[in-house]
Amino acid sequence: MNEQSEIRNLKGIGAKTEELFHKMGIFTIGDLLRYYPRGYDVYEEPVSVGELEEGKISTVKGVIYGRVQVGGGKRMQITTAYVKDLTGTLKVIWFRMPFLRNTLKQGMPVIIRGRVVSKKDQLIMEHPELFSPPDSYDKKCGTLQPIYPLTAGMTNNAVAKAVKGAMEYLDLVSDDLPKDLRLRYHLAEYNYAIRGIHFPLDKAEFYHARERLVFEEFLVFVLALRRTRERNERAENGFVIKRRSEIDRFLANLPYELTGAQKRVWEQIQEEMCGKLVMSRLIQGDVGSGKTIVALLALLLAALNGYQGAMMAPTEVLAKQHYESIIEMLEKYQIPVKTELLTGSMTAKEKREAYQRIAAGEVQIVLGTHALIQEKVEYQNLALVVTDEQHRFGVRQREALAGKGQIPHILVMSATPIPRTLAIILYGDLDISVIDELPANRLPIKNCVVDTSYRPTAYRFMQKQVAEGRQCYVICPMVEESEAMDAENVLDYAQLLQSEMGDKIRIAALHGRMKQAEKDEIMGAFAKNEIQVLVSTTVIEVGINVPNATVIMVENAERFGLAQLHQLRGRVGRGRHQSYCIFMSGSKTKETKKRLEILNKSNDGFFIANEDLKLRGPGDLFGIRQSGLMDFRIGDVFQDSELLKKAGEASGEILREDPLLEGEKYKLLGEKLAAYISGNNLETTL
Ligand SMILES: Nc1ncnc2c1ncn2[C@@H]1O[C@H](COP(=O)(O)OP(=O)(O)OP(=O)(O)O)[C@@H](O)[C@H]1O
Repeated sequence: MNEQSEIRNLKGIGAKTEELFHKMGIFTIGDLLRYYPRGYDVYEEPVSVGELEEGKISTVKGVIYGRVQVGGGKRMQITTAYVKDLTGTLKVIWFRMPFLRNTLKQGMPVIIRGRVVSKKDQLIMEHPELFSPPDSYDKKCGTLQPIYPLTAGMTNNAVAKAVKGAMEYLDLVSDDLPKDLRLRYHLAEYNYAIRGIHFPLDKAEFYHARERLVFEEFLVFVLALRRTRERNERAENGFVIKRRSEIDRFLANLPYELTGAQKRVWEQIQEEMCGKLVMSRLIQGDVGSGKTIVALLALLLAALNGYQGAMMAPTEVLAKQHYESIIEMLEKYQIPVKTELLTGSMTAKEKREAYQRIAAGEVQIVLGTHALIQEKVEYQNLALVVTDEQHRFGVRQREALAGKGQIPHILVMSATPIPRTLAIILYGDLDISVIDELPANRLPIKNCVVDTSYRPTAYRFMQKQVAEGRQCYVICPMVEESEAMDAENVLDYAQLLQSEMGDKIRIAALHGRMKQAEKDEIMGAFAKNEIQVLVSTTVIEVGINVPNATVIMVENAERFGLAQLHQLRGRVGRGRHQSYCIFMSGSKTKETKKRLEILNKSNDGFFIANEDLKLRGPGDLFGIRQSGLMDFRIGDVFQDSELLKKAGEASGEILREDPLLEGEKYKLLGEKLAAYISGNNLETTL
């Protein structure tokens, strides 16, 4: 058995469990070992009753005070007790455990651990774990129990057990990182790291384990990036592109003037597209800073010079949005450029016809999703590709895109607020332009952080905005009800909201599991203000632009990372109307308050990312991952920025020593890199 062996070979994994694991993307023992917990249950040192906070899971040491009572109905018997220490008395309840009445005696010392809730202004601990005698807690104190992401039907215990089973084969796995590298960067050995990430004995072990795994993840990423860049030595610009007066006329006719930052970046792009070498450029700018218009100008420039340009969006909804806005502009300003939309959900016939028009050069600007770069698409003379940071291109892809023609210019757009030092590592293959200025007509978004009791007020507020002709978003964290997380359900929510707001306001639900056509229809209707309130999961997070929307209300805001909340907020405040963001928090802990307060205070993405980091400190990794940026499995570009820098440094050393990673020392790492490049389809993700 080895890492490639299928999980069915493990003890206790039958056909049904196997199927569930497959659903979770786990096929082999290696997959299981790298299925890292999403968090840990920490058995903390007990605190005193006076220190308890609502919403938190805490441990308290005290004595049973008074009589223990059993009440409630037959089906749900509730046992109530009081635990007292020097600082106060805490009410404790257990469900369906009437026998506790006989165990818990007045004056008995206990330790209890559970969630503290507030009912009628009184703190209550619900259904805690009981440790009696108290020293039975000692064994658990300080340990961390893994919490895995699950799918319906799978339990945390089942995953933990399977991982334990898989770990028996760990010692057979050799370490990809050579010893001297590990020593130089103080990294744990692979076996230790895997054990420590799943079942750490204490926090120190967890940190050490995690550090090693994050470092390796970043290292492989940076190596892959460098490999791409080497193969991508700046090619000659094979296109003859000249500045065009139509564009100046177009700009003069726009209802707004470009900001200074937009002008500067547009100038850089023009210079490069007209210059000697092929462009590989990143436009980095905060949400709503106006990156799209700059990209459109570049596409126009290519088109007006007789070439084709393509713009690839991460979702169909977004591709369609770009398509429609560009068509509108071209028609309005009578620019003789033809466009095409190409997405995965088109019928075979529609696609075939689109391919023909593209190959014949009948269209100059093509907008779409990944379908744009499928093999079957042949461009007549593609000179520019605009894409987002999730879909950066490798050389092979550029070559494929170019067909027999020239290597196209590449423009990548990113709203991720990372500092320059990190951007240079993460986007090592690109030159960077920054749009660091928001359009002048913008009124800063007004924010508020409120608890759920504010909901009716928020609804009234949204009704008022709708009455004034505006539109609103409501964001819920997930689609399906899950036992583990008491999340608001988008569909139920929309229904409830409809009954709250009355029939005159049109409300629709949008979530990731809908069919594409359905999503398009809803987004289309929302863009036309045929729908006034959109209840959605985070599918709307990226790039949706409906400037008439002025309110976004985020339910369970505490469950999102700050960067994600900032992106969500960026859906409003995109036009001239005053906009509002309501962060509704289901938790009253001090930490949540502090975190959300950062967003409340500032609308600046860079500032938020920095403050968040300061608040949590790079060591605090039990919280929400701040960003799913670039799909790292465990690393977090923000929190682990130091490790990212180290990985950048190490990659340089390694490549100087053995550029092709062929020698014995780096052979395993080389294999891992090759697997990463092909498996992750790096050519499309870089
Ligand atoms: N200079 C400007 N002045 C006024 N409005 C502008 C300006 N530039 C762009 N806009 C408008 O601002 C809105 C947001 O612009 P755009 O969609 O380009 O932002 P973005 O940077 O791509 O944002 P995101 O990262 O959220 O996708 C659009 O409605 C656009 O028409």
